[in-house]
Amino acid sequence: MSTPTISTAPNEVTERGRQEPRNYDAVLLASFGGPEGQEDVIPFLRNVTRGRGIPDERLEEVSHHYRAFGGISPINQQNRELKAAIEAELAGRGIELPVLWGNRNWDPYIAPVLQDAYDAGHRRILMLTTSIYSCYSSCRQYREDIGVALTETGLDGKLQVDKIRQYFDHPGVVQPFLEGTAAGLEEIRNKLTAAGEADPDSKIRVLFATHSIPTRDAEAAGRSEDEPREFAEGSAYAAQHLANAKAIMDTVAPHVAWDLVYQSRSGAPHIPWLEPDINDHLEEIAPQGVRGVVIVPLGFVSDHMEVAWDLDTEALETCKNLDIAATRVPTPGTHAAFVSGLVDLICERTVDNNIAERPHVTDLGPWYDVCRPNCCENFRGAKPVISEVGSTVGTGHDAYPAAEAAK
Ligand SMILES: CC1=C(CCC(=O)O)c2cc3nc(cc4[nH]c(cc5[nH]c(cc1n2)c(C)c5CCC(=O)O)c(CCC(=O)O)c4C)C(CCC(=O)O)=C3C
Ligand SMILES: [Fe+2]
Repeated sequence: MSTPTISTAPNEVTERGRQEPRNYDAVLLASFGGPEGQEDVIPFLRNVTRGRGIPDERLEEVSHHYRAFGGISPINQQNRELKAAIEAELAGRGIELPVLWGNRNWDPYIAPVLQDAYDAGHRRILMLTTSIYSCYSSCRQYREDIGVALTETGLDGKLQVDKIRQYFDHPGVVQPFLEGTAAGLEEIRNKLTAAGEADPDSKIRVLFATHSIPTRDAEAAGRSEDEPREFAEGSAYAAQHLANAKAIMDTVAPHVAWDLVYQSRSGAPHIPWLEPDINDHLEEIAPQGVRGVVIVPLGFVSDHMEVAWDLDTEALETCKNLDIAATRVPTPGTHAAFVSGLVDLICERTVDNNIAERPHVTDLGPWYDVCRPNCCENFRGAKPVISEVGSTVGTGHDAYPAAEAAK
């Protein structure tokens, strides 16, 4: 079977939200962070949920997921490997740009990483996050964490930090998922055929899984009064996933049924979050004659605890109980196309080695380099934020008078 390739959308909107290429002296790979031992689990969960109103029972429940894996989330090791792969790709292209790594919720924390970068002489940093869709948790929260870190360290005005666009529909992201979906379909097709199904594809459902978020956050995702846009399901977050899923299915198997499902809901039960939950959905489709599922972890670029627990442990168990053949597609991880795509995204923003094209698989993209005012609103109150129209935080030397900047 030859590997299908994702095609990119027409480029007429490539100027949307574009920031002029600049000179940067380091890249910051910014991620979520995770515990690396039993003693880290509770302090980590406290960091994640500080001021977010997550009930204690939910923390208790989630701690068991981590405990079952020795208190170790795969996320940090995945990021060490991703950092090394990006460094190798940059070196291979002859680009001299150090890659720093900082987390929102665990060591190495973003604030000391920025302080060390400044002390080492860096002045212009380009942030690449491991979170690729638009919503408060995936975009604005990262921009606020940098804004708060710069303010608290007294580095604001001295250190410039810009952010690479949300890149959910970059071909470097979509291609690995597409290959995984094609391979997963083949695996389940063969299983059903071996079990005597005459028309296996009609009994298969592809489930694209992503992190649930509060409905209110979903509705605020990617919105701005500056440029009102209508999104499928009333949310850029849902629309981006649906568009990616459609692009993948149109390429690999247009005749196979698929759905977007959600996982890892937290928060209080009376607060609405995006649905359906993957497990509820499996219960619903089993009686409809679905005999096989391909689970695509579309919301995650690497194997987090959400993938290891919520999909590989819980959802696969649900499939087993319902007698549905199931497979979980790999996350992009350090797939060559993904790593190369990330370096292309860096080059979109840099003067040297600039790549003028901003490839995007769906017609929602390319997403904004600089977010529009109040996009992905924080309902708990405004914080200093970088990479937003109208904000001066993180603009570093560019905010200085010309004489200052020349130093
Ligand atoms: C959209 C989204 C992504 C995808 C984008 C991205 O990749 O960033 C994501 C990723 C992740 N979420 C993670 C872990 C957790 N998320 C939590 C809580 C929450 N996530 C939310 C959203 C998201 N989260 C939300 C709206 C909450 C409610 C609290 C709040 O409004 O902030 C909690 C608290 C307990 C619980 O409720 O589960 C934990 C422990 C880990 C690390 C996993 C590991 O250790 O391997 C990763 C990568
Ligand atoms: Fe989360």
